[in-house]
Amino acid sequence: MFRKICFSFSRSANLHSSFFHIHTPGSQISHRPSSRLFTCNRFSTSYTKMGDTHKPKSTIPQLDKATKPELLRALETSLGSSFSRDPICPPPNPLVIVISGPSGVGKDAVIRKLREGRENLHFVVTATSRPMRPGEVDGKDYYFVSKEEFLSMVEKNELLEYALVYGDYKGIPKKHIREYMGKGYDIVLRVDIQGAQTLRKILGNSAVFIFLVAENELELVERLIDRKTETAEALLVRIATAREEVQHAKHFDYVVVNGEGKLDNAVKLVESIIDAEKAKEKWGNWPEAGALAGLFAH
Ligand SMILES: Nc1ncnc2c1ncn2[C@@H]1O[C@H](COP(=O)(O)OP(=O)(O)OP(=O)(O)O)[C@@H](O)[C@H]1O
Repeated sequence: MFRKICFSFSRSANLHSSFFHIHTPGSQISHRPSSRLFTCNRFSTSYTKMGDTHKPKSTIPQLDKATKPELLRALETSLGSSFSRDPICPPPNPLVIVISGPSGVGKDAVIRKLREGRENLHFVVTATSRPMRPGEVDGKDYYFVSKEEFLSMVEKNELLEYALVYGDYKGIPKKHIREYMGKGYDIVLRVDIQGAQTLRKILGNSAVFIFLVAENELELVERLIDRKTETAEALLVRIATAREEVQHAKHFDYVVVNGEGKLDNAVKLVESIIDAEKAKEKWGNWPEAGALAGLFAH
């Protein structure tokens, strides 16, 4: 009965509930959509009552003359209802975080550190047709596939987005995203600038877009040289491209500087962004969340 009333108030709450498959057996009114409305109703009811009557229904003892339980009981009696332990705010919505930036800026390095230090994050493993670099693990850093295998994934509509980056394909498999969001995990996507542009078109403001930059150009170039993964020609292309790519920073929600030797600072900043975004009121955005579900479905 209670859930019915709540959902008739908000179509978006319905979307959310079906998207994340939240089952709320009768007694568990502490689940998200209903508890939020429940809390609001409770507060407004209490205020109305207080405003209407202006006088308590029972005498409240002086604070120094009664124990805490006695005071609580007296206050409850006076207000006409007991104090609830239901959460006032529902747990935050799962967040989609897109991390992008020029080649060599440290996207993988930041994500590796985030992975070590933060729970409830699901890192979507990108599929790529590029060769494995030393130290990389198939299925953990990337899914390393042949060009033919990659194109077959495209054909089967298994990728959320894909692009040809420096002669190799890179794409985001949809597999697992919806499943992990349903479990309440935040989702981290790692994409190049082209990929971020495509994702912005697909996800709009439903995701948080973070642009990583080095402190200066020389730093970025040195990092690429030190990584020793590119030929001289490939290095030139990446650096020339990076010069253009930094112009796109303004289209992102946040810019994080990954300064030389300051990887931990950059990771902390990314974590703060995630925390702040999760604390934002998302109640009005549920239709977008519902729309997201379709995008991650096969
Ligand atoms: N803050 C930092 N200080 C010094 N070196 C760093 C820092 N962040 C990353 N690096 C190093 O810079 C190199 C490039 O980093 P990484 O491979 O993570 O970049 P990327 O953005 O993922 O590049 P690509 O898009 O080409 O895959 C790596 O050798 C990494 O260890």
